[in-house]
Amino acid sequence: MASLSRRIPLIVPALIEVRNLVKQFRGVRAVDGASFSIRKGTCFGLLGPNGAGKTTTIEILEGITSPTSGELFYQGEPLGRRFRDEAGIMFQSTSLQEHITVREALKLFARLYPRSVPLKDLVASCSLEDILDRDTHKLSGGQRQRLLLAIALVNDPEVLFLDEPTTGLDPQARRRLWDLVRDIKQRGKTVLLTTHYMEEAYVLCDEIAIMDHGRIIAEGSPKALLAEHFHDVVLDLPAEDFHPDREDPELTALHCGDRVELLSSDVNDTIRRLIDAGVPLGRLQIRERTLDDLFLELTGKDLRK
Ligand SMILES: Nc1ncnc2c1ncn2[C@@H]1O[C@H](COP(=O)(O)OP(=O)(O)OP(=O)(O)O)[C@@H](O)[C@H]1O
Repeated sequence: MASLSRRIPLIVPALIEVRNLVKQFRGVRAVDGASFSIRKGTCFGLLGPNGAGKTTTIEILEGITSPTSGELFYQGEPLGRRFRDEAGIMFQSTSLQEHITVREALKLFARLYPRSVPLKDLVASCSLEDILDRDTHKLSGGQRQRLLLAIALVNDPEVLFLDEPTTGLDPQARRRLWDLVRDIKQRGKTVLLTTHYMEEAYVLCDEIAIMDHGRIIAEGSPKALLAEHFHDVVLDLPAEDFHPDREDPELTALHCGDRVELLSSDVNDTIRRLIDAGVPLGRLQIRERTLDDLFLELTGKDLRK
């Protein structure tokens, strides 16, 4: 009996469920029947090219925009007041009052809620110790984002919205914010993330949904989506090294700037063919397919550009 119960998959009910969401602006159907669900304690990434409908979808969830039609549920009930009380939002840009310190800003936002996280916990969870008495207008990009994250966490939300939280940050500040988001997730919080960085989605998200033209065109864990869509790897060479001295239809290369990429579902065979064609392999790199590749394949758009 015990072994039977171990085999039954653990079904975690959706914390947030969106069904057939539509938003029609004058002349533009920004969201066109989007459906997805977010499980409690997970990080869910909503990805898509510019104009796909991500912001509109999120603004509907946040209660900033009303939907034209569709259903939204939070903990199995129509999404309403309770959800708004239990959600925290890290906006891309929040205007902070001039000439106040980080400490004062946090106290100011804490006063807006009936219950708030003790200041020292907030400071520790967002690594703000060293900048507590600094003017909020004299922060670096990473420090500012950590403050905005702390502000989003001030009411101890169950669900946290992160709208492109690391846009414009240097790699070190970006990684630091990723660590904070991981800690938040470990505390059982649910995170809804939008990002243009596929690596960020891969690192942080348990599930992603790719949106295009207002619809969800793929949904699943990053690893499962990659396994479902790709059965090959990429062989990458400097273009100046790739001059095969014989015709081989199996060695069709895609030119990407000063490099060429060959897709291969049998690396040993491809390498053998490259050697036979006299191609030097000293600078060969082999990589697995990434979410960038998936994004390009599904939407026809390259986020790196
Ligand atoms: N208030 C509005 N009135 C009319 N059209 C709008 C409005 N808001 C958004 N749109 C349009 O709806 C579509 C979806 O926009 P949305 O901002 O949701 O996309 P997005 O995926 O968030 O894009 P981005 O990554 O560029 O922020 C776009 O064509 C946009 O121009």
